[in-house]
Amino acid sequence: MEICVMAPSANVVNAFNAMRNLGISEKLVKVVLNKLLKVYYGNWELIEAENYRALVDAIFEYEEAEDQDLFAKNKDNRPSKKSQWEERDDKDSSSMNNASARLAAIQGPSSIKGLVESSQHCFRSKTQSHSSSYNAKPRDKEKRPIRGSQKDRNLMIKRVQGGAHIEEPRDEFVSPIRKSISFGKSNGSISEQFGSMNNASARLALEDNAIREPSSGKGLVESSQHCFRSKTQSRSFSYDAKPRDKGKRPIREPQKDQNLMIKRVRGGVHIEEPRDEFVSPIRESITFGKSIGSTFKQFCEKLPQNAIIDPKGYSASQIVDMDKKADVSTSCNRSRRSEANLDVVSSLSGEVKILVNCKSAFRRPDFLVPPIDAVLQLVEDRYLHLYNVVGKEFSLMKLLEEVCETFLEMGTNVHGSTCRKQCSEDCSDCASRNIRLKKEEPLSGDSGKNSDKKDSDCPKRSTIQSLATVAQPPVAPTTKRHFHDISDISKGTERVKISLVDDVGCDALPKFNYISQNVPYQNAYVRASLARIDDENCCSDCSGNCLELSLPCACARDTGGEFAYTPQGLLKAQFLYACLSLNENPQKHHYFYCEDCPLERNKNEKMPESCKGHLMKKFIKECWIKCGCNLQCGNRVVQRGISRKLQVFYTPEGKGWGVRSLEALPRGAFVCEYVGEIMTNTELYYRNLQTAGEKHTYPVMLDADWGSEGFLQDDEALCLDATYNGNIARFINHRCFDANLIDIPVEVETPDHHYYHVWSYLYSLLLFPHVNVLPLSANKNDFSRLAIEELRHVPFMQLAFFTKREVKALEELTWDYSIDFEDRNHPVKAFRCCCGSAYCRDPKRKGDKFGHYIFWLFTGKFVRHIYI
Ligand SMILES: C[S@@+](CC[C@H](N)C(=O)[O-])C[C@H]1O[C@@H](n2cnc3c(N)ncnc32)[C@H](O)[C@@H]1O
Repeated sequence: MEICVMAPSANVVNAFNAMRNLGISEKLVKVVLNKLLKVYYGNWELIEAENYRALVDAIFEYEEAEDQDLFAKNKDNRPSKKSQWEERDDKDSSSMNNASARLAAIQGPSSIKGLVESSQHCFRSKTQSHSSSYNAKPRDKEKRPIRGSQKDRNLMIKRVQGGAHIEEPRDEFVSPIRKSISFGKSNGSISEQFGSMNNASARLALEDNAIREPSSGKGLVESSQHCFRSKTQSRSFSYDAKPRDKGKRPIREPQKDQNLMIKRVRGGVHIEEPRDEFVSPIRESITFGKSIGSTFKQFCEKLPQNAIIDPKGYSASQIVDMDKKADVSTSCNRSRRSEANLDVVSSLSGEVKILVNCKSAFRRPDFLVPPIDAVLQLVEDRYLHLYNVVGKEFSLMKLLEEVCETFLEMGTNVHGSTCRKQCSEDCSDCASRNIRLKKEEPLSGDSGKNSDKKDSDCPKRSTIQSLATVAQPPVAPTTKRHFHDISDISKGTERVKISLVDDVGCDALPKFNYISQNVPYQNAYVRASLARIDDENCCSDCSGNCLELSLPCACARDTGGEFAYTPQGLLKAQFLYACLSLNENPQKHHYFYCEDCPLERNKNEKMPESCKGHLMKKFIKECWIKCGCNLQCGNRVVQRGISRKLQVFYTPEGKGWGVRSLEALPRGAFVCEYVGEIMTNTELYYRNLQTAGEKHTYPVMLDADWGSEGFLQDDEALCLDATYNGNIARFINHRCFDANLIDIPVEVETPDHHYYHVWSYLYSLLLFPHVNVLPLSANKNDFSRLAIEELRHVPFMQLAFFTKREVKALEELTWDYSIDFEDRNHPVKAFRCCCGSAYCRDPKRKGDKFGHYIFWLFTGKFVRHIYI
């Protein structure tokens, strides 16, 4: 037997390619193409005409029939009645149904030279687009597409809710704002401009009069997103679904050379007409009545929201990816549309409205429309009392008004239409605007680079969240504001993204590199050996999840025979309370008393007082690398890393950057550990000499193993410095007493982590030698005398932060550094506290910018002592 495999013809290959670019599956194309070839008697010209319009149309028809189960029924059950397909078989290919007509309009250009172009490529584009919207309503089959296709026209077809939006580029890119004249979805009324017309004919009228216009060919409609270069401002009209006399013309006909934008928007059509001297950052939208399905609508609905179809050879999804790389403005618009879902609408009179599209709850049977005043009040209360992010002067309405004012500010061309091009960032009048605009401008020549950054830099990305969560006092238009917005400071090293936003406008971003795990700086001798992990403290016989054991394994021994965590990964209430009680009422707890207390000796070297005692801290022991359980074991929480949505933000109270949670956190939730560079004391000493003039943060000593024996040399003793390399913890600010985080040491053994404790006094000496007894030139061995003890066989201790109580979304995460603000003898001056706590210990209670991100990690018996 001979098997003959025939290569597909070029026509077939091309047809498949063209359909693939539209995201249509090969399987579907195959079925439909076969049928179509039969219908057209193999006439490829008919099939290929106008970018495979007939094929696309046929596919949609086929899908529609399939969707409705008609295709099968017609075929199987009612053979006498012709299916749509069979009907089509009888017709001449030129007799297209409505969908075809619309497709013809859409796909008009027979030239494949760039049919579609993103309207969102605002700032690079030299073209301006006309746009038109199509609904799903069937049209007269005889009618040809209203808008004749012109060669080389670049049309953009965008998937918008409920339909499609088509835009046709124009030369000399100038983008307008649209002003809106909206009118309701009422079924009786008719547009004041257009008189009575039915839904379909209204659209036809629009198409006839608006889309086809102007005859100058300069272009009818302009992309609403071509905003910032605009010299024009627009008016817009919307049309309702009232039937009208087909013969009637609209009362007010668009004039030639007017740039109208007609968009299919949810529930209807939106028409916009540009006006001069306003530059719109955001388009407005007006909706009117819904219409029912058509093949084109279905086609559009199958595309992702705001997808761009490009017959040049990219599928919708590819375009999305390419846009991410290529154009920040595209990304901005996309992310704004998809994430924030916010529209700002301006009217002819200058009135601005904000439309926030939320997931509709209207159809839910349990949903009752609440009074808007009550909603505003509740949100305000939340911000004021629960989230604690704003002052008493906060008003939600003011905040929303500010959004509108900013919209006008950004949109109003204060220096004339060329302002944007001419003004630099130095222009004080435009500084704030230009900073923002600049971020939206695509970087020429490096379309592939920094795509993430560009995307995240767009201030619009943070729209709702940033604008709504931190209400800052209104900033005058002339005030220079910086808006940092980084989507992930962890650079992907954490399990979750950690964003950074600055709604206040600070000087600069912190000089800082994110690391998610402690890393030796240079000389730190980090001992890593499995042999050092004591078998007795491991559960090598366990498997799976230790928390499910009926009898807790060896790893629970250090925590009193019970695991510290619940199956949900939270700290057990009992354990948490024990830690809190230890912090809050240390007297009740166990102290360790040194024979020769380094702290006392530090205060008075010649005649040190007796040790005042060092509190023994509780700690968590997690399962280790030698344990038999898996990584999902419930006794491994800290080592799995950050899992909560955290954000670095600029605090309005003067504390600098801080950390907040974007989600509500339950009590006992792990937030993050403290991560930094592992350095020897010597390294730290020289680093601090070099950076003596830089801004420093108050050093806080955490824990010390006061009872250990042995001494470490400076080039052996290790510490953790998160000043330049660290994780999110270095942004956590101090709050006196009622902070919402507690730091708990967690014993986690990994082969590459072994640390020693260090005494913070050393650091104080290094940083502020003038206030110390030891001169800077002191031999490092002098330091080693200061009871820096090596902890042999003591596993690495990570410092982890857990919530003390439930934390609301957007609440700042704080931690009590345990500073004694009144300790005048301390060599390091504490910052003036701005914690805002009713129990603030700082008598001065003001801000300061001092210090260094040094937190001392100690291992051993966890005596807590905070040393200033
Ligand atoms: C670990 S850092 C926290 C991050 C810091 N806010 C920043 O912008 O990088 C500690 C420093 O933050 C500032 N800080 C923290 N809590 C503060 C508070 N309650 N009041 C004033 N400043 C505070 C102090 O400058 C302190 O030295």
